[in-house]
Amino acid sequence: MTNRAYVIAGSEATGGAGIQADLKAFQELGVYGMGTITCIVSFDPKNDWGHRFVPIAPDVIADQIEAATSCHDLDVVKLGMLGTPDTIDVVAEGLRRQPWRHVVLDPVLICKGQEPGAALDTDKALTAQILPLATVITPNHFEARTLAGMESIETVDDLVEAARRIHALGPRHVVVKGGVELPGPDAVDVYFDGEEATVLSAPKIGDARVSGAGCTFAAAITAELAKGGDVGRAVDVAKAMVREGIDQRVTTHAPFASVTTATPGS
Ligand SMILES: Nc1ncnc2c1ncn2[C@@H]1O[C@H](COP(=O)(O)OP(=O)(O)O)[C@@H](O)[C@H]1O
Ligand SMILES: Cc1ncc(COP(=O)(O)O)c(C=O)c1O
Repeated sequence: MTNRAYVIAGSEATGGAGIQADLKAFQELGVYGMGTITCIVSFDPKNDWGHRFVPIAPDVIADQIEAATSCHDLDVVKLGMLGTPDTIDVVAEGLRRQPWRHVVLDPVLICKGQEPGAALDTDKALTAQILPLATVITPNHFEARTLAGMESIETVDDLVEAARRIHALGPRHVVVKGGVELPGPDAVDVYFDGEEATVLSAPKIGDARVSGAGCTFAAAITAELAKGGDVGRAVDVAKAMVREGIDQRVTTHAPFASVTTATPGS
């Protein structure tokens, strides 16, 4: 156990999502964070917060991975937005060079607010190259449908079925996040450890999609694993932390605020 965690993910300048949110979540949970940037996402406030996506050159990503893994004794890594098949190749190659106790994958395909048609063309490369390396995967509703090849996910039973199908692709632990996408008063997720499915439920705070919720959720799981926790407990901590963060964000109405409990300016 090192109390250190590494994240390979995209940058999102407002601080709500991406690697900025990940590092804040690590810090908040007492874990020293290191990060490698795969791509830059910028939101355009003058154009309905449209998204611009710029990938970092694969050789630059490879250099960053080499630097971080040579400099520190690391055994837990979180993967966020990778962004392109070339990036996935280079990250998979970098990860295969050393053993990892945990590889936590948030299989980001699009940002909230983007149309599904804008999905980065990465699901097949993620499935082939990264899912077999992942010990924990945290797909949201759209990602779960895509990876599991299901037309719809409407019930808790569907969440369980998606988790089972994704588990068969390689990851040892699967958390399918229903979030605000399933009807009803609760934000329901399902955690499947290969044998048992556990339903995680907490009252929804509003029904808007909150930017950065999924990043923070997977980052919190990663931090708890870095500290030596088991996956089930790490998922419980993450669920509670994200809910608290959303609660603060919603009540302060901060646009794109991080869902970590460190609110902007504090
Ligand atoms: N409005 C909400 N109220 C309470 N919990 C929420 C809400 N929205 C999302 N969550 C929870 O936050 C976590 C991240 O989920 P989600 O937002 O669906 O991920 P993503 O950002 O990957 O789309 C999950 O545990 C989900 O159930
Ligand atoms: C760089 C980056 N990573 C990940 C995400 C996904 O964030 P979320 O936690 O809202 O799913 C976004 C969304 O804006 C992003 O810009």
